[in-house]
Amino acid sequence: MVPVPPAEEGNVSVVVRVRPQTSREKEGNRQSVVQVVSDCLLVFDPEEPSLLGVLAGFQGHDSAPRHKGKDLKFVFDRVFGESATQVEVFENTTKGILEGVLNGYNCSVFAYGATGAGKTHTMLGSEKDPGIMYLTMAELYKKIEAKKGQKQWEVLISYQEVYNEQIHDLLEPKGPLPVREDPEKGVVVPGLSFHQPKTAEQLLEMLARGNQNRTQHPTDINATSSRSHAVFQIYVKQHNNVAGITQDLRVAKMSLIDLAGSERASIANTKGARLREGANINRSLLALINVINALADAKSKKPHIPYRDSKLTRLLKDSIGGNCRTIMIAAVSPSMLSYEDTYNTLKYANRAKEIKLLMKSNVLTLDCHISQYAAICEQLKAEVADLRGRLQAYEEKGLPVNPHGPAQDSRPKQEELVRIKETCLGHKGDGEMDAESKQLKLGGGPSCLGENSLKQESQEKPSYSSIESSNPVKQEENVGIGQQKMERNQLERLITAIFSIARKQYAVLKAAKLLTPDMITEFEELDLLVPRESGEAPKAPTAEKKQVEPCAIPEVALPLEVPQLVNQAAEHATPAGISGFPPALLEISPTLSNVFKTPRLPAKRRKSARSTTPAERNTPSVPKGRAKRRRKASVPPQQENSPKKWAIPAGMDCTSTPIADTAKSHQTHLHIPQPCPLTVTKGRVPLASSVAQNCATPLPPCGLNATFDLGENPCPASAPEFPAWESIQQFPNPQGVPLIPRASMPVFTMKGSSIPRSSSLASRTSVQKRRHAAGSASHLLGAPRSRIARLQQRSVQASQAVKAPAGHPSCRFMWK
Ligand SMILES: Nc1ncnc2c1ncn2[C@@H]1O[C@H](COP(=O)(O)OP(=O)(O)OP(=O)(O)O)[C@@H](O)[C@H]1O
Repeated sequence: MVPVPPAEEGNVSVVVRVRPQTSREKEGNRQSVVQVVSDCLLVFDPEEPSLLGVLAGFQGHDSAPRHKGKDLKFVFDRVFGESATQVEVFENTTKGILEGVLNGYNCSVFAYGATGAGKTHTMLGSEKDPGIMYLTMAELYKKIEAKKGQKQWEVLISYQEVYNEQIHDLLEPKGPLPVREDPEKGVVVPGLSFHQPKTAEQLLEMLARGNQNRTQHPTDINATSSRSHAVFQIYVKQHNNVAGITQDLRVAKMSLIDLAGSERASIANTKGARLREGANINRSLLALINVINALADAKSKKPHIPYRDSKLTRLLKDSIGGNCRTIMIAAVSPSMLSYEDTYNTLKYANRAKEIKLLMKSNVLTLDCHISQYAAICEQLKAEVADLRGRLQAYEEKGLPVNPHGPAQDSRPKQEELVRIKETCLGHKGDGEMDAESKQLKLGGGPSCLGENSLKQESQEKPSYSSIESSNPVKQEENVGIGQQKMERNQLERLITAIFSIARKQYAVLKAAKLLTPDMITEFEELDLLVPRESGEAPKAPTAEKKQVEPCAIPEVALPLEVPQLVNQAAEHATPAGISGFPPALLEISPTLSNVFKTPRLPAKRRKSARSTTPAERNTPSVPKGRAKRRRKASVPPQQENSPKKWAIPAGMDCTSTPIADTAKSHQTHLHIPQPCPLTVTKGRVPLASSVAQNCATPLPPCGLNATFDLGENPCPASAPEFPAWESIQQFPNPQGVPLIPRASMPVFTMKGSSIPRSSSLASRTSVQKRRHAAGSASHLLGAPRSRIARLQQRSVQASQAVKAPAGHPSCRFMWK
């Protein structure tokens, strides 16, 4: 189990980028209003001697006229001068937080500044000089590729804009989209499409396509002025390579935001539609500034932050401060013509430094639902029967069942040993056993019975023979005895390993109270046949034999949650949501998002659901209307003016998307128990506090003692809110078989919740109190299986970059 990293405190990082002056700005040979003093210090409107002042100084006059500037010194986390390159900016900002994203921390980077100050250049760049969005994704893929062996990764992206206080999907343009706050999921944009670029190259195409759809119009200040705020979001999900009873899942959201620039109508000379756009831009930016001020001022635990004042701030509610590592890039022009804008930007940037962060890694521990234990139980029963049969066969052949008993002549063939070993290893599935099986398989450890060791032994035999080559007869005898010994040792170790596994599995079943008397008897019989690992003699049958819980089976370390699961056999807790994640990301199985969903049944329906019998509740049924409501979010065909592919900058190593397929190799060797479609939460991750701290809406009622039903997702109505993984193109595995079952699966639903799912403040307050009282214990989960098919990997070839089509000097187009 991965240890949950402690919460990290910090502040919003603020960097300033000063762009070079344009030829128009250089015309008047005016003094620059920004002087970059060092990597962290800049002076706004520096006081400098004028030419006259310098001359006067030569003549010995003290009162030489000087430029009376504000001479304000600002210290930031980093200051980039006019000569700073895109890569330099990226490496000193976003690159540093990427590791955090891979560890489950939410991150956001947003560019703020006046119109024409260089925000889009920094965030998006051009095909020849790509900005942070591209460089970030290329680096992300590179990092994931490097870690692919350790985990399974999935990456989703979305790209949207806020234009004239309306949200539009830039990758699948359609009508304006609403923004909602969901108690469990945080900020959601129903209808927004999510995509899974397989390579950095594909991502570039998507970025270009999205930007093609972005609203831009020339103004007097900027010929390519962005008239909308663009929000590019990346979701990274990771989980263990090997499925088990307990799974650690980390999900992180990274938002890269290119804000529209504030502008003054008189200077930008805007009229009509442009004037209206400018007013909306200014309005939302003002709301953002108010949010920044309120966050920076926040001294109480629950300050009022005016997120609701604009669509932009509602959308970015979980992307600024709180549980989100945030970097603000303030873009400024050094020109005297932008004096006021630059001054204001620096002031707000300085203010943003005060915003506090308390970041927590979004680690979910997923536990199999109790009902899953029935399946496991069946598997184990079959396995025990199989093992018994094999032991019996050995007994019949005259082999010693007791590895510590007297040696017998007959010896099993080596192939048989390998076969048994594979059977034995192949039936291991949970996390604990996995390490053991790996050890065995890799040939490490004292009880190694792996192929390696067998092969090694067989390879070593000739050299053993060569030692005794002087006496051929003795040599044969020695070889025979040596082989016997070796095989006997192997057999002993094998049996010990088998019983170790059997005991563990028995203990799991015992803890889950799923043992039947037959199974107990079988286990006891096995246990009697083989001594402890310590080498004690086999136990004689005792009167206790028929007891339901034989004490002969040693207790093994069980997942913490097993006893809880057992205690809550007929109950389970409503999982809390993770603010800010698209359910798509959380939906590691069809049920996971359902688990996150709060049942929103109307009172009548809830009542009827409660009134059903347990048997009925256990029968999954397809929720009506679900199929209708689910969105198809396929990628539209490329437009005629297909966006050009950007050249990948020299030195950038673009790797293929590390969409996980690594588990395949494991699965070919290890039998992994059926992934658990049903999950319950484990109170490990204090998501509630992170959400609360993130100023998100209150969490649903979710106490340790909450009672649950096993039933079908009762909330089909909320399905369309979450363009889940399944809305993305499904990629078959190499066998052409979809890896993820798409069938409806039963999930836990809240039973008899006394607290309605309304947005009532009172309800929320009581919910929060209750959650608080329960300690930051119990939270959610889902099934450890993604609905996203594993993707094939593809390397990005920088050389494959396609030239831009004629007539498209840049990737920025007018939105239609
Ligand atoms: N660091 C830089 N180096 C070179 N050119 C730059 C730099 N920053 C900006 N520019 C150029 O300045 C012009 C305006 O930049 P950009 O479009 O990025 O401004 P903006 O802040 O996004 O403006 P708006 O808010 O109106 O969209 C562009 O032509 C861009 O190429």
